[in-house]
Amino acid sequence: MSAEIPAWLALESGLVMQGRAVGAEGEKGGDLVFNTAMSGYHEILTDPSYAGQVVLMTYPQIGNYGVVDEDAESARAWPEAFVMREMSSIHSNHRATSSLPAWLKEQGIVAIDGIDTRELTKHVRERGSLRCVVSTTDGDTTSLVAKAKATPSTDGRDLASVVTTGAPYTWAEGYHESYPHELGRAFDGAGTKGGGERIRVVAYDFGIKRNILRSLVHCGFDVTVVPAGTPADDALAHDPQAIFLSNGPGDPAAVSSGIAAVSDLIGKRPIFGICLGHQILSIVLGAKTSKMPFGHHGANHPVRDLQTGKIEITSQNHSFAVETDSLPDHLELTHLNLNDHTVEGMRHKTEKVMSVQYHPEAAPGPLDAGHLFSRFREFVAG
Ligand SMILES: NC(=O)CC[C@H](N)C(=O)O
Repeated sequence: MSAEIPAWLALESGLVMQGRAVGAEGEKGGDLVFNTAMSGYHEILTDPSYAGQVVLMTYPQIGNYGVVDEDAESARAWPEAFVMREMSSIHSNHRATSSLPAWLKEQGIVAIDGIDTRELTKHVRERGSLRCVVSTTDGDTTSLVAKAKATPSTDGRDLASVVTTGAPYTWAEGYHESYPHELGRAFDGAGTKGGGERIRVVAYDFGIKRNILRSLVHCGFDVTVVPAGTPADDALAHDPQAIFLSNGPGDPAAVSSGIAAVSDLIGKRPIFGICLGHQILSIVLGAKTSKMPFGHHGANHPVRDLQTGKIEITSQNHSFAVETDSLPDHLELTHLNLNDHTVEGMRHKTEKVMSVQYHPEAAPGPLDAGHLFSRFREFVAG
């Protein structure tokens, strides 16, 4: 066992905590967000929506089932740094391809454990979003707090254009046969409203997660993924029957190329947006987004589907939200967060536009909302 390496976490509020380095060494900063999911750290780390943020896990022990390459939600890890109470000293899982500390080192993610994550989470809950820095190279309190204050927050930053694909590509993989199929009704080419044909969809990659792509394929879509900055005409040149707008990092109001493209696409094809995609659609259609006090990051957020009255327990990861009062008359609130009554979904009253703030693809999280991919299929075909 190599000698322990000290590490420090400092917040712009002045709070400094010491722990131990359990990933790459170095110094990184960003907005500190806490995630309350009890498992799924690998999917969380590979969710591109975390770019520009430092992720703190509230579950006390992380790493106990290692890392499984095929569970990655994208090609790499995205958070600026990773914070936990305790990194498990061993992992036990027949599917594991790596230990979490070894993988974090390989991915260049600065990670710290030995942190009082309860105190830290309460601090963020009380004070709201805070910038922080995690360092294995600087133990000086004053200098660390100054660095946290100088760290850019996600406000005003278009990070979608940083994480997006460089070129268009097609995606054909559905769920693995062992995967729980409650996540969207499987497309079998028969008995489907609108006929048994597969539907061509262009998916804007603002930071897309692989389980969204798998869910679309599973529900009968042929998927072409395009970069975030793709103008509407170039997207339409793929001859899609529908448009999908993905999740992604940063401030939705700053994604100007996406906002311009989506403005040109409204009314031309049915559109479904998830998370950042939902926020961009809402902005284009006249609503306003703003940063929440500490966001929603976890796997147990109750949402009421106002069309069916049913409650779904949902996976969430967002720091910004659409302001309820800003929804114009032509938009209908379709989903409501039952913890804080924030906007969780909307649809256009006359155009074919539907969107949700949360993550029906789960990964990680409960499968309650997976049926939304089938609903999108019916929305397009119906
Ligand atoms: N997962 C997402 O798409 C997040 C959207 C946006 N970056 C936010 O933090 O609110």
